[in-house]
Amino acid sequence: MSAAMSLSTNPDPAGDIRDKLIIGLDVPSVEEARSVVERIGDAGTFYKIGYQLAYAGGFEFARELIGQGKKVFLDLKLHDIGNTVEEGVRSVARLGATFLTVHAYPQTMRAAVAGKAGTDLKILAVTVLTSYDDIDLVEAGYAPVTSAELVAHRAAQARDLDVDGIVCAATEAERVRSIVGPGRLIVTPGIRPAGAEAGDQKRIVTPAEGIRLGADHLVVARPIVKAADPRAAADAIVREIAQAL
Ligand SMILES: O=c1ccn([C@@H]2O[C@H](COP(=O)(O)O)[C@@H](O)[C@H]2O)c(=O)[nH]1
Repeated sequence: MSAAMSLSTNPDPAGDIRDKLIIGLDVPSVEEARSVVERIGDAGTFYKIGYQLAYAGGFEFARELIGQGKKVFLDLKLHDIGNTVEEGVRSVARLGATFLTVHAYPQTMRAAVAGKAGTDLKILAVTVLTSYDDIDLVEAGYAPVTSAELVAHRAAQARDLDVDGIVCAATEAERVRSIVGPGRLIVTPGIRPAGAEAGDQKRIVTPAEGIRLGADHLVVARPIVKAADPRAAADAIVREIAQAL
């Protein structure tokens, strides 16, 4: 039975498929986040909390979501001296989140791996933000390097430091998979359903392309949380994922 067929015929075969879609709760308050989650209902199983919500009560809301059986990705993109990162990760691990991001700098990744030891938290290393292109990297002070090369370099370092997964654009997912192998996660923001506005994202693909290129999870925020019908938007992406598997 194809994944697409099983999605439409079995009451909850889609649990695993739905987990492939991580919905970014980029909204200004817990009240709005709660309302979005309620509207999406069982179409959403995995939610991401980033800066906007985290600093507006998002940690408490993360506990609420986990209590409802949802998975939570804390997209905090930590980057500091090693001791601070290690202790910060130790605190985050107590919340019961599934994923936490750190920037893919070796000291930071090493500290994060030490901080989550003995817990179920998975650390994801953010390689090159999907809003960056090669010109942005030069502006940020990097010697001319393509985003694809820098992603590959950082993915290899993340693998060597035993980080659980990589955040990159899906355009780099095939190369990253060849570097990190099958045992590590590839999580890709910069996903836009056909016809959706790119906004500030520069390295984008559609949900189907993201899955075909080898992403384990797709991160989508604005195309869902700003949609007139967030549940329909999430469902359409899950269907597209199922068809691409
Ligand atoms: O490289 C990265 C790392 C993280 N993000 C985050 O993902 C979502 C994407 O939001 P959209 O509205 O779907 O563009 C957002 O929360 C980012 O902080 C990323 O885009 N790129």
